[in-house]
Amino acid sequence: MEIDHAVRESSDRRLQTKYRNAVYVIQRAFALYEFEQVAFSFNGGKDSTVLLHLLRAGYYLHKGKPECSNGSLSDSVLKCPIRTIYFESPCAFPEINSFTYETATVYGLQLETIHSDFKSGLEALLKEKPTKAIFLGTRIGDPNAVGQEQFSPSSIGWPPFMRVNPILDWSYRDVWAFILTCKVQYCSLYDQGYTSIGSIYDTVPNALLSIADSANTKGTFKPAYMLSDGRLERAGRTKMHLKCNSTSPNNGVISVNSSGFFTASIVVVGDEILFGTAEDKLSAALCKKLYGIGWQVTRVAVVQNEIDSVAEEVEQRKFTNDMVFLFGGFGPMQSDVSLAGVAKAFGVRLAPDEEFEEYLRHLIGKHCTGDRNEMALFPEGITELLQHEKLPLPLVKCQNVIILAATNVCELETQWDCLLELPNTPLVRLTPFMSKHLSSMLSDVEIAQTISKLCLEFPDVYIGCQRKSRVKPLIISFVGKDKTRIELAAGRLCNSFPEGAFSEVNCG
Ligand SMILES: Cc1cc2nc3c(=O)[nH]c(=O)nc-3n(C[C@H](O)[C@H](O)[C@H](O)COP(=O)(O)O)c2cc1C
Ligand SMILES: Nc1ncnc2c1ncn2[C@@H]1O[C@H](COP(=O)(O)OP(=O)(O)OP(=O)(O)O)[C@@H](O)[C@H]1O
Ligand SMILES: [Mg+2]
Repeated sequence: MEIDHAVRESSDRRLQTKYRNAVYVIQRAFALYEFEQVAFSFNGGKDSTVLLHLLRAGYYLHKGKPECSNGSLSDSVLKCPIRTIYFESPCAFPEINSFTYETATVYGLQLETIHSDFKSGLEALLKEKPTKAIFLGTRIGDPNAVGQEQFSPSSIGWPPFMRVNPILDWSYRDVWAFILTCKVQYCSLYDQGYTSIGSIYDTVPNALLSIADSANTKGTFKPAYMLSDGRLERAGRTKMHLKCNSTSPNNGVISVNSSGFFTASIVVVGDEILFGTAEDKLSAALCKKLYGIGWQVTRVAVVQNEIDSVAEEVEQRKFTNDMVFLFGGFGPMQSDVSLAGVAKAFGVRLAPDEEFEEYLRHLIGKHCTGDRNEMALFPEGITELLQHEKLPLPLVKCQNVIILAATNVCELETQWDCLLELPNTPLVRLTPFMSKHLSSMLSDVEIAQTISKLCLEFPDVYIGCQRKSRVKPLIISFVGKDKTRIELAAGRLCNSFPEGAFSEVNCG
């Protein structure tokens, strides 16, 4: 059969292994379930296109059809009459729709088009026709792949069936190696710079494939297979849905909270800081940066270099904050527990990233010891590596947790600038905060009641007092996003006391 033949004839050992394993999974599924009780979830995307051809190969190997000597079967095109479900949506790209229909015809797929959402569509499907297993083109790294294996029962709350994921462990590069080696047709959008395709509303060509040429006024892009770092395949999927009343920021989707700003927390991993032998200057610098783009920092925590301490803190903060920033404990040392802590917080394991491992081997060559580079282990299925030309190594992002590798303020500044420049930066710039500071020689007791009242009256303005020393003046700060409200609150305070009791100061 032409697919089997092409892979075997290629010199790509890695592709051959991935292919053999995937076809093995498919053949076991065909042996386990009746052919009429399995379905293929096909949507014309690259991953499901790969799966289609693997299914064709698996089906014919399963059926044991005789091959001709030239490696092709006697049929002109090898058909695979598998039940195929396509959730058709009005938000799909027309190119995806037409490719799905054309491909189904070419390969004799028994197409069943569903017009409702996944869950209710599957409920209706299972009622209508017994369906024990569904093949999916899910790959590790897809947001919904977390915790899945090659055979994974559907989740609780979903109708019961087995999800079969033959290409779960395939990388972006493996997918394109297969498509190009086997010379199979794929949706034309991939030739226009799209690297992962969702709906027309959330997908654009991947900016990393943009052809940097002053004459390129039409904004043309290189084809998807030219993307050198597969971890950035979803860079064209706009992730920042600014959703009010979103339930949780857990999928890396940021929601504007009721007060109209994003919140962040900072976790510093460092026994040295807790011993008092080192000082934490990084979180102070990061607070300033976040404040500068209108984000509110709600907590800074210093935890021990210990997996459980990191996991506990991250687990709580990732729910309560839009973003969590982590410093320290990142590297090859035994005390570098940050990634393990993050993995534990998300309930996933640390898994090797083959592409990154290869990249590191290239970068640090002979210094890399052992079979497996510890620096290439990442929380499985939730890790995105944020690359920037100014960074020697990418920053690690696990859903809404970013691990910053800075060891001093200067490095932090570089990393921060790179984060802001990313095409899909998670750091949305909001209306910046403004502040006004008043100085007074009044005592805390004299001023306390008025301040309490003002806090109730101006919940949208932060009003706080501090002193540099007991004998120095009291500084009252008003911080918020609405200048008029800040002025009003400050004016109200001044008017409550004799003239001249306050003077404005600059607190840089
Ligand atoms: C055939 C099929 C089965 C699915 N089964 C499950 C499931 O068991 N549990 C679940 O949480 N999501 C399930 N999903 C939904 C997917 O996890 C995911 O939300 C969907 O593919 C959309 O991915 P996207 O948000 O990246 O576009 C299923 C989807 C399909 C097409
Ligand atoms: N609308 C749909 N109809 C049927 N199956 C779908 C649909 N959307 C997703 N799937 C299934 O989920 C799998 C994963 O979707 P995903 O979008 O990650 O991959 P893809 O569409 O094949 O490729 P790409 O990542 O380039 O978009 C698909 O391979 C397919 O099996
Ligand atoms: Mg897709």
